[in-house]
Amino acid sequence: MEQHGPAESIVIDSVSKRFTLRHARSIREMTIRAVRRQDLSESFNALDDVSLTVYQGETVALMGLNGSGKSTLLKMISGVMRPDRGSVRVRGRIAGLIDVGAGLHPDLTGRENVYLNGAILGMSEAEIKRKFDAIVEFSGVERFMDNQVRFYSSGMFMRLAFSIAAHTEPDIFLIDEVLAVGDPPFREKCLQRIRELRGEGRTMVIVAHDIQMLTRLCDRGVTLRKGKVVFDGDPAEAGRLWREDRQARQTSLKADAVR
Ligand SMILES: Nc1ncnc2c1ncn2[C@@H]1O[C@H](COP(=O)(O)OP(=O)(O)OP(=O)(O)O)[C@@H](O)[C@H]1O
Repeated sequence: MEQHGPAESIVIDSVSKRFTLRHARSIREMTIRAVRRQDLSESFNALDDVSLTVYQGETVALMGLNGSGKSTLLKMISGVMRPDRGSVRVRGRIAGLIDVGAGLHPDLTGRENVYLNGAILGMSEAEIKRKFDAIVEFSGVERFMDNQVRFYSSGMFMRLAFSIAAHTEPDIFLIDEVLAVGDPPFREKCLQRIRELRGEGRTMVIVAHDIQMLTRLCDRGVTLRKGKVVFDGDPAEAGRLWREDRQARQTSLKADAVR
């Protein structure tokens, strides 16, 4: 008899992404590099043949050192960036908190952003109206709803962005480092909301540098190293590998410093 396991929520198949780094920014620098016969730019794989299937209801932590490709992978899943090679398929509504702006427009007020961002994330006007009070209350920035968000502190900004995204009832919720911003009580509230979404069977992919928190929150850990998946499984083990990489990087930085 055919077995039906959990449905596939995100299927990343052999994805690669190359970026070009320019070494010289001014004409003077370019001339010096040209005279020294140094390359003006260099390209590298931010993601190198990454394959990953996330099933509905899983909470996956992406771990890895700075520059290992975590954010690039989230951007591929959200569709804001396309792979050079390979494919990404997702099923359902996605809400992502993955860019510095987190989808909020600085010139608009908090209130206007709830409507605009809510609509961008797929909510109907009626749905936004219905959830408006809950979004504002959760964010804790009630008093500033009629101020332009350019005047918000980074914590207030992320509170509102998180609150809008977390109320869209997404099938897939992508979170990049937002939990690092904001005060501890709000952070706890976010974690509680993530647990609720998890309990509702939503799929989540989370990037954070707080490995302890990730280990508690997630049921699967994926470690990236220079754009490659080097581990996929128990979040505690994924975290251990990340610590190992961090230790190695610190040791090599210290060695460079004494040279
Ligand atoms: N648009 C871009 N153009 C050129 N290089 C980029 C671009 N976006 C990312 N990179 C580079 O690609 C590599 C992977 O970046 P990415 O942001 O995915 O890493 P990360 O693991 O999320 O790092 P962090 O923990 O610092 O956020 C880095 O070397 C980064 O500098």
